Amino acid sequence: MENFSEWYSEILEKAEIYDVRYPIKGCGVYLPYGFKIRRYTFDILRRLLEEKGHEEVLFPLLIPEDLLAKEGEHIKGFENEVFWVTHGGKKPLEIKLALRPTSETPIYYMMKLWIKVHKDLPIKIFQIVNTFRYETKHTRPLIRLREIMTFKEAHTAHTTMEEAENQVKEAIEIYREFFNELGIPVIVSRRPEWDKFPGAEYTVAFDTVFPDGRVIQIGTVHNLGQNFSRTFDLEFETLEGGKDYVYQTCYGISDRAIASIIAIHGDEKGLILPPNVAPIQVIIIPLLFKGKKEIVYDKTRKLYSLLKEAGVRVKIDDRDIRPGRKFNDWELRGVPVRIEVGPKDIENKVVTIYRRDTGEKYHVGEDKIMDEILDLLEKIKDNMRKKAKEKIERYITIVDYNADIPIEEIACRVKETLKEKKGIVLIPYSEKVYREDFEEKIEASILGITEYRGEKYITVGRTY
Ligand SMILES: Nc1ncnc2c1ncn2[C@@H]1O[C@H](COS(=O)(=O)NC(=O)[C@@H](N)CS)[C@@H](O)[C@H]1O
Repeated sequence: MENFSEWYSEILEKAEIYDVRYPIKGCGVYLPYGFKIRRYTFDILRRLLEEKGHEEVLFPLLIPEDLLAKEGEHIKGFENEVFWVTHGGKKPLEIKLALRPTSETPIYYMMKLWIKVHKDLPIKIFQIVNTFRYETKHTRPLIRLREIMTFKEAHTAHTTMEEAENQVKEAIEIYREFFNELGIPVIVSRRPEWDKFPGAEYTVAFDTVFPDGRVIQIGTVHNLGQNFSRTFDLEFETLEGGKDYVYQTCYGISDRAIASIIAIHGDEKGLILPPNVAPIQVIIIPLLFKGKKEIVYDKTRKLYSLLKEAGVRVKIDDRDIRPGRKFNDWELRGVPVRIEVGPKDIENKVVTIYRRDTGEKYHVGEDKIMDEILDLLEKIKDNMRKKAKEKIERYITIVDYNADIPIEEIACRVKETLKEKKGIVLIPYSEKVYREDFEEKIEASILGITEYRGEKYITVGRTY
């Protein structure tokens, strides 16, 4: 994993997930296999959001300049990242139009038309769209894009701050469940004041650590308070007949969820996909020997129909190439389970199973194959989550200190630890450490404040 970024780029290409050769920097193409992984992944997120009463909507891509600039903090945070449309055909536009970097402003403009009285609330909507940010730090496929092609943004509006606070908690639970489904371990920190979302009261962020020890933010939940509703005049008539501005939240996840599945679960052979997002869950490889082809094909087709009927995403690889080539191909693509069907096994009434996550290969009685496969898909998901959690634990280091040593000394110790251990360093919370200028001392970012094993810590790390 010392050359993680090479490994990562190679996988995207060899497993035919994503093609970076698009002629615009920070833009790429989801290939069919990658597109299916993306679809299964975000269908899980859709389900979790809808189970908690969120409705999916779809907003236009273009935002008029004056609308984007309406909320001061927000435009200040995004003005260097916005792509602009200035012409319609050959004609210059009177008002230039922004490609949405995120959709607070168009959505809250429309909420003004939708919100009148108490019963119009709460609003809980989300969309999964492409957004655009003119990233100046160097771009990376699925990690730092200029066209963020899978940007799930949720926006909610409530009658009270307390309800908005509860919504933040619900969003955090949904995100925990989502990353749990993907087997991706996360550290949840409240971001420092100086690094919160432009226009938010506060930001809670989900970080994970890639095999190279770099920290990556893979989800964020923002409590917007009334900052946008005052600017957008989102007033409603309260139950008591008075007036108040709504209390809002928003929360986002992007293609980085796909990057995390690849980075965190992969190994030197290639992808390892959690079964619930694997386009192919079981690949069946017929082992063909002279004179025995028919009985092998017959058994293969029977197994295929059995699994298909049980709702398993199964495929037969009957290409005319050596089995070893086939094994490598599907291991590279991270197919969770392989079944080998050969004449000897058929005679002995067994089937050979290979599981991609542990590399184990074993026989199971052909009458038990269905239960075994369904049980195995669950076991693989749990095992992958456990293995990923163990991996990230190795990237979490606590640096303790007694309160009277000078800040320089603490910074130096944290810097050394980060250089040596990489990942995330936890420092017991103290006011004198929790300052923006501590970041340049340790040459890393303060990710925020987190609770770890019941204690309050400052989290720091080198981020993507
Ligand atoms: N250039 C980028 N490429 C890929 N993902 C990105 C990029 N910029 C941000 N993200 C991801 O998108 C998530 C949401 O972005 S954000 O700015 O933090 N929050 C918002 O835009 C809010 N409107 C909530 S949707 C981030 O947590 C990060 O995981």
